[in-house]
Amino acid sequence: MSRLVVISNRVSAPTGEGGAGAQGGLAVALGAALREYRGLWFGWSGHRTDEFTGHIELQRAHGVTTATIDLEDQDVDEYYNGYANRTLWPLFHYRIDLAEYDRSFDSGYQRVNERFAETVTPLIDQDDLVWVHDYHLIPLGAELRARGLKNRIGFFLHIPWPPGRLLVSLPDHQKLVRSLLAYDLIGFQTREWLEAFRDYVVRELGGNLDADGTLHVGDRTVHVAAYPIGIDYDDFMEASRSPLAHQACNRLRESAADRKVIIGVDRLDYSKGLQERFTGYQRFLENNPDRHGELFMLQIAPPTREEVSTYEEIRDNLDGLSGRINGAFAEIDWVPVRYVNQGYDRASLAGFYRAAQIALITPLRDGMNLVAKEYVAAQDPDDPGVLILSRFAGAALQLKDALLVNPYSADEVSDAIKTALEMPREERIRRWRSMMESVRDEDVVKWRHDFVAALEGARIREPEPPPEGK
Ligand SMILES: O=P(O)(O)OC[C@H]1O[C@H](O[C@H]2O[C@H](CO)[C@@H](O)[C@H](O)[C@H]2O)[C@H](O)[C@@H](O)[C@@H]1O
Ligand SMILES: O=c1ccn([C@@H]2O[C@H](COP(=O)(O)OP(=O)(O)O)[C@@H](O)[C@H]2O)c(=O)[nH]1
Repeated sequence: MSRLVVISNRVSAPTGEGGAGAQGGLAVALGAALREYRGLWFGWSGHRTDEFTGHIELQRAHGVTTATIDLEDQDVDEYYNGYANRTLWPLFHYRIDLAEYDRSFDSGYQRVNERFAETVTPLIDQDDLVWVHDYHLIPLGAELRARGLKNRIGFFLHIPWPPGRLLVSLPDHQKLVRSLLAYDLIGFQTREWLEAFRDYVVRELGGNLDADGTLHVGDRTVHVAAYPIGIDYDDFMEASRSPLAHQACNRLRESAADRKVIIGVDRLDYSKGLQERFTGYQRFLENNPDRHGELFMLQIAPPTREEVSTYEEIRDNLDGLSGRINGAFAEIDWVPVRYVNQGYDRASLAGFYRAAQIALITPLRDGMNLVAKEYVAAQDPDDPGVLILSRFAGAALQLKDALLVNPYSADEVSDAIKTALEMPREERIRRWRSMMESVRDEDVVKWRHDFVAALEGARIREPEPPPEGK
């Protein structure tokens, strides 16, 4: 079996039981993916340095070797806060109103991708499979090829791929997409985004599509497919049986004092639809005065990407909105919203999910949303809770027995909360069983196996002929 070299912007040393809090789904999933392969995980340390040196910090923990580099201030500002999170993230989440275009972001993004390529190339052996992740590193494959790498290299996009009519608003969109053609395999979370990518390549780059889904553009052949990511099922189930999970579950139940709990767990990101969710809950409280005091909403929302101004704004807006809802509806012995800006480890989250009768997960657009799958996995089979899920999350394509809602519609969210509260136990069990089957069977192990098997099957590149005249 070839060694797996995983490259992503965010690297998080696997922590063993429970997992560290608030690191996002990519880090959680890749930690799990690498444990089996005992591979190498390369990326940014998350730290800044005065001057980029290319020094690699190596660490071994729980069977995974991580290799990280520090980046300069300018790199972080232009590449991570800039092109990745001010330009690509909003654009790929269909928010062209929030996307910022700045030439310095563009050059910083390219520079950091070159730095990644330069630093990681000496760590890669001839037989390694190389797997690059996410929108931070789209040009990395081309940079690795430029340094002579002939290995099979795959790319997986964790976020949506936007429709062509939105993508063309990106200056130099063709250059960015062409750089993806250096990979042998490109994976997306869902068929919708796979199709949007293929359409773009056919229309804008004159590509041809084979019946088996292979794309040909000029002399390049690229395999493209959808591989929906899942949770680390076995690990999560173990965490959910741990003393930490039991303590967390009891703590929430005791403090709820027989009230029903509606839970949401999301990074504090505008793509997660938190403002719209709060408004939907507010609509429910307005429409159902008889239910006040019977339930409350617990929103766990650890801050993220705090140096990007849109993220500061959403924090201010939510502080205001949660305060207004509580101001309008609270009574001396009841507060309708518990809004918590801190992250928790996965075992504690598992306990909170179990204590909650409803999960309200309503992103406006989301690559997958692993929290939705974790909520399902944490339920009591004899008395499961109800998942209310946005139809615009990748997870909605698998979790069809959730109550699927349009997150922009406060009325739909409000109605779904009412339906969930009134749902008979038999129906909750039937829906939960069907969702649990998908969560268990389409887990992170299957995701990794399917992607790696397809990458292994991709053609090895022939050595390039020597330049003419030599
Ligand atoms: O690394 P950050 O900037 O702190 O952000 C955290 C991660 O957010 C995004 O996660 C995505 O990947 C999940 C797993 O595939 C998926 O379920 C979710 O829908 C996506 O939003 C981002 O794509 C990652 O690169 C970040 O690490
Ligand atoms: O306080 C928190 C909040 C979230 N998470 C984890 O972060 C991941 C979030 O992944 P998801 O795909 O839902 O969204 P992302 O943040 O990657 O966009 C899930 O595994 C959560 O359990 C966590 O460990 N602690």
